[in-house]
Amino acid sequence: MNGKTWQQSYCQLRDKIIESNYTHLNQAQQKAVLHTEGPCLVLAGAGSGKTTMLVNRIGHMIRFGSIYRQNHVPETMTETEYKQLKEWYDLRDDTKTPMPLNLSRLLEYQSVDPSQVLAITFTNKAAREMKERVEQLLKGTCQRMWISTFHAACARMLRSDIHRLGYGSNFVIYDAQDQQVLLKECIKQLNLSDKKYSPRAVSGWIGKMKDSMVSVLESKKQNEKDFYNKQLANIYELYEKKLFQNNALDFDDLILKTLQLFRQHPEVLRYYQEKFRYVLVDEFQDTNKPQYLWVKALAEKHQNLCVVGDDDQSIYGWRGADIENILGFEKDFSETVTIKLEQNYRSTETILNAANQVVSNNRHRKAKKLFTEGLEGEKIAYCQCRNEYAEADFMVQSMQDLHEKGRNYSDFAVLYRTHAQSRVLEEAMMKAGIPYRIYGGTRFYDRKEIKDILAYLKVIENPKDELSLKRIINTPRRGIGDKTVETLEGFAVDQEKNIWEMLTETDQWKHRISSRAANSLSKFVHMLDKWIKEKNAYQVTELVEEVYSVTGYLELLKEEGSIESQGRVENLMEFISLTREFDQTAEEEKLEDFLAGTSLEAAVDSLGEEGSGVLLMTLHSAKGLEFPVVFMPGMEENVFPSSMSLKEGNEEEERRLCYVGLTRAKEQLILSNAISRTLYGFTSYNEPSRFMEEIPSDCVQNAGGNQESDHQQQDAFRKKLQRQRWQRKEMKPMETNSAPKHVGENKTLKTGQKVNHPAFGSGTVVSKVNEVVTIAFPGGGLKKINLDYVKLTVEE
Ligand SMILES: Nc1ncnc2c1ncn2[C@@H]1O[C@H](COP(=O)(O)OP(=O)(O)OP(=O)(O)O)[C@@H](O)[C@H]1O
Ligand SMILES: [Mg+2]
Repeated sequence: MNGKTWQQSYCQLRDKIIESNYTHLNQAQQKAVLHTEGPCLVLAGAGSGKTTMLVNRIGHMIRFGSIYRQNHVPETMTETEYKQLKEWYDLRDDTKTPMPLNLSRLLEYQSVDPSQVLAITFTNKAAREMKERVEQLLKGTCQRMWISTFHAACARMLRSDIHRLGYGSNFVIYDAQDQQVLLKECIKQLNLSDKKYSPRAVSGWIGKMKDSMVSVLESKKQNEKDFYNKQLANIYELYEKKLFQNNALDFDDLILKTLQLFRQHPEVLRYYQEKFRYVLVDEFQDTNKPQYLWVKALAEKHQNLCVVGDDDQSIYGWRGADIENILGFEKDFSETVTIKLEQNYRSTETILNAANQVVSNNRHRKAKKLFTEGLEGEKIAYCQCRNEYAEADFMVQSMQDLHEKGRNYSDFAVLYRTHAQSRVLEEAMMKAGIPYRIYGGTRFYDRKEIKDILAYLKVIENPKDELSLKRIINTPRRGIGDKTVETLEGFAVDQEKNIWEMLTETDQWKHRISSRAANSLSKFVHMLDKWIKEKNAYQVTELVEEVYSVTGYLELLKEEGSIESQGRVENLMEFISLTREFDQTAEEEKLEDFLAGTSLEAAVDSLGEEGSGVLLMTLHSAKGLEFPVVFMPGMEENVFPSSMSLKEGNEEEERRLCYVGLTRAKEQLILSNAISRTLYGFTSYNEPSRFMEEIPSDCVQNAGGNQESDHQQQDAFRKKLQRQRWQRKEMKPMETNSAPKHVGENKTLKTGQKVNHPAFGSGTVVSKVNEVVTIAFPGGGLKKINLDYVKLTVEE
């Protein structure tokens, strides 16, 4: 014996065991993982393992508890237990042998329960990914842990306590489109012109007010003198009033109302402060003022707040995100330990060099070192194209070349400045049969029929929701015209009642509107009233099916028989698969939970996450993600940087966005610009982007070479397509030589296979998830088809 007590040996052994769990992390990351008690700020560049660190840190707390006291021996620990630990350590095969739970408890200072952890990420996708990674690490589920976006966490808090603010706990969440509709109403009601006060601009203005937490009263005071702004403040006031009347919140409200709840009902705040002993925030650079105050309030008691971010990746300044939050953090939390991560593990040296060079042109930034031990890698490919069609062809060609060399299409991501850029590329990819998905594109939930059915459900859940009520009152048509609705609204306003309340008191209106309308209305009210009263007796799927049939919505669409209506029928069927999944997996099959989920799935599109293929998305939504090969088209002035940002003097934010884009790539970057481009119906000629010029020339290789691709080619393609369509019309599937196979019978479709749809004609399968296949139809776009409902034939 060398005179050491077992306690000392225990401490050393414990350090060794802990370290052996984190050999895959560098020293700085380990430090951040182990520093579980007290505020911690991790500031580091792109791809330096911030998110990786956060995931490990959560896993660490759950597995080993908080072991922040370096030389601490748990009070109840005995020598026998130490010996057990030592024995396990000496006998294990390698560092990866998992430690039995009873032993891991011997390492901790205080055990941490999953329900004590709150981890905030920026997008739903990031939250899902983080959850998956933590579950992988812990080899189990972490259901009681809150890993979510700011909005989802706030919505959850409000569901249980918003009644204290006078709202019903079944409040609905209005998305951007609902917001526009409501604003239009406000503008009309105030007799203002919606040309002068466009709902879009007004919503931007109100958003800014809310981001900087200016209340209606304050905004009225601030804008007293300016006529235009004074009206804006009036719209803001009416808008807020209407939201309240509809028992609805917009996205910004989710945070603001939670803050209000904390302020007015400190016991609620105290509850969450107690509950969440550990708070973690990813992408901290993008939090705005209300979000920061929310985090700060929650972490105030325990001070165990760990935030990670990169000031060079702050890209939400336009939504009020404030880099000052990073600087203020050290002031607000005086015990903060600041940790820097300086090694990039994601990208090749060439890519990192280019990105570092570009962002170094920004004046307002904290200087940072970022190095890689990775390979130099391939040069960045760059092509200057004649127009957007040539650019799309260049990209398709590059994808095919790389695919031939062994890359999967799912290795590629195309990151563009705005969604509008995707259309031409989509066409070219469809033509070439390259599978793709759009993230956050035309969203499933934005489609008319889905909005309609959701509106029915929203009204059933919360009849006060006038926006939804008005949406469905005459959908499908039942003879209740706009006039009647306006009259009813008038009655409701006069009597300070909600429209639904008004409607249920039949005597109030029966003799004051035409008897035909009154008749229809009575039926409508009767139908809804039944669902409202009995909603808890239904599963969501049953309810939806009943709404489809009782309202006649589905039947009418089927009868319409147009291609468009068939697409709508398919979407409604797809909606049923969504409700089924909910009914099968939800803890309780409550309609309000289903609705909350759908409102928050803001950025998920119809094609789902599982599909394979090239991923198309905006630069903004690519935050935090990584891909082997990244395409960035539209590297030209007025597109990127966007003309709007230049006008508003936001060049530096655009440059950060460029930095975000470049650093998404692990191995290869392919950039391009178009000399002329038609966007939003206007053709313009633009110089290559200034960011292009900021990339050192020795990192770049010219990949030009498809300059011949021009309008002639495009015309030829269009003509070909037209011919194909004509042929399709004339030729019935039965006339092909081989007997057609019905897919419904074998369901063995593969991606790339050619199939024939009874209405849409021939197309190519681009993805398949269970019974649902996504098919690209030339000229007809992407369609999701449920094999249970539609018979496809395979083209040989
Ligand atoms: N210590 C490490 N050793 C090797 N690879 C690592 C290490 N830490 C992280 N990585 C890998 O580096 C890549 C980038 O990590 P991560 O996404 O955590 O970085 P980040 O700092 O969050 O990036 P961003 O700023 O883009 O959000 C991932 O592929 C991750 O697996
Ligand atoms: Mg990250």
